[in-house]
Amino acid sequence: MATSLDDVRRRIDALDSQVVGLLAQRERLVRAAAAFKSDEQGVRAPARVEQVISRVRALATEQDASPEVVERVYRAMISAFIDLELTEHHRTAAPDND
Ligand SMILES: C=C(O[C@@H]1C=C(C(=O)O)C=C[C@H]1O)C(=O)O
Repeated sequence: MATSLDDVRRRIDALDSQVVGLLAQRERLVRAAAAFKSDEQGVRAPARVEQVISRVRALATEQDASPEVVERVYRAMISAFIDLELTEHHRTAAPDND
């Protein structure tokens, strides 16, 4: 049980250290995914995005989190990762590809 705002914020800071560590691992995998894709539509993979969203919404419900908040966080995160992956894809793709 949190006893003060400072206490709550210390706990949030501790969790953020873990969250950023997990984001770093996720980023490496997203960069790796770019190598298997041949075009921009493949990078965006909208069907896969919807699959991820529906899975994390279900996980949120199981873990007593708000599915709406989790969905919004994931959509924002995936959008940023798609931008990163597009940059990675353009960097590594053949010049006539795309
Ligand atoms: C990592 C991928 O590429 C993109 C990023 C995704 C993600 O961050 O989960 C999901 C689909 C794609 O928009 C993938 O296709 O799996």
